[in-house]
Amino acid sequence: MKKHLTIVIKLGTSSIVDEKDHKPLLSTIATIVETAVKLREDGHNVVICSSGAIGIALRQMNLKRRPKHLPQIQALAAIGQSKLMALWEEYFKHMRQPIAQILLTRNDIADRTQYLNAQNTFAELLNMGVIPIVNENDTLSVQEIKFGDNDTLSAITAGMVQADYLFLMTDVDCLYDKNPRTSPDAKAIEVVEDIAELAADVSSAGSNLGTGGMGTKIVAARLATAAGVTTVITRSSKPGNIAAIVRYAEGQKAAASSMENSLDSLPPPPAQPSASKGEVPLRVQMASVTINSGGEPKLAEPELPPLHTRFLPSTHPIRDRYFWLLHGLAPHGKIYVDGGAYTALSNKAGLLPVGVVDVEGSFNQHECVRLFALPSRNAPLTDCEEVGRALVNYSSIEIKRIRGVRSSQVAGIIGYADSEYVALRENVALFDRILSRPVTPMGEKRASMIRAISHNEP
Ligand SMILES: N[C@@H](CCC(=O)OP(=O)(O)O)C(=O)O
Repeated sequence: MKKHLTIVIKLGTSSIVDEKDHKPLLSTIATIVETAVKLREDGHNVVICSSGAIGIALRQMNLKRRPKHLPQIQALAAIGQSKLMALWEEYFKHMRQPIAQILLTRNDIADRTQYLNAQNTFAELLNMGVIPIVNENDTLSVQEIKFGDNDTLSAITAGMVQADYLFLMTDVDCLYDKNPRTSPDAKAIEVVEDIAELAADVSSAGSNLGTGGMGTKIVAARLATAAGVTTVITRSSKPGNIAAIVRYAEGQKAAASSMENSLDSLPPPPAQPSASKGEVPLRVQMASVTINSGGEPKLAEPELPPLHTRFLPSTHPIRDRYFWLLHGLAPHGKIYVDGGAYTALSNKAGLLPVGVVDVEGSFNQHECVRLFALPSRNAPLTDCEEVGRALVNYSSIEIKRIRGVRSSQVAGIIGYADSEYVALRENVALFDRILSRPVTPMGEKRASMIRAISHNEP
């Protein structure tokens, strides 16, 4: 196994406290601690993204359910966060494993320098052998600066620390192609190669305590895999599975690359009518490879891993500044660009006013804006797809006035010209072309291909 993997483990509220009486789930927490320490001993970096502050405070304050009123939620987060950390500290201290608390809001990473500071702090903690425990700084975060749920926060954290794995621990083993309770032929989805094809049925999502559910997990998986992070959904009550899944997945990677190398050195196989390289059946990809005495590679029966769904990382990961532009910043309005501008952006040019077709919403200079591309010259704006994000040099009011004109005309129209570009090339990031669809809020669900099964489901 590759040394020094970085593994982010995300635990939702329902993994930290009991849904009904809000008592801490000590055995789960203890097993996570043992697992994290074992991973550290094996030379890996571990980051834990832990929800539960509000859940723990509910018990402390004798409240039956999570309030709806924001100041109350924020007060509960302030009460519960120190208790949550005390709980982690209590267990980790028996293992002599140092931990650190990192509380984030979107505002903390909206400025590039602050984002880099946060990244450096993570790197330093991991260098020191510390396990950072991350949560959203709920006490300070209002709607506009919220990550929204800890699944998203964990995916952004995984991107920030350039993790190898993100484990989204939940109350189900994995995703299924149908509801196994009503469809006995439902099959577990072991590997998701192209997450752009997935859309979650959110009706099964979420516990009574947390904000996330299966929908936010798929959004998070999309975000993390785009950043090159293998993302795993598995059951939180069996944290011991994490190490086994990592071992298995690393074994699969090694087998796949050894098979590729071996096949490269073999004469080409006879043509097969239906299987091209990209269409290798799933099971074949998952099998491990052995070399027999004749020196030829052959497939061996794979050792079965614990049940889980593994989302494979993008082969063109979006990292560093582009990752920050796409996922660190909260976007404001929308800019619609024509086909020519989109092609130019794809070739890493900046966005000129002449390529802007329309502007929606209100934003200021230097804010992050969603970019939409027109599929054809006269296509309605409603047909446009979000293609990326940009930090803009002009406000929405100004861009409305200079859209479609040459850069040389800008000063004449708005009285000044800070830049010939609406957005500089280094301030434009496009979503992975392979996963061309952006991370969409799960409210806007498309065809429901995957039904996630939750214990909360009737
Ligand atoms: N930050 C909040 C948790 C946010 C939340 O509900 O997350 P999750 O339980 O993962 O859906 C807390 O610590 O209570």
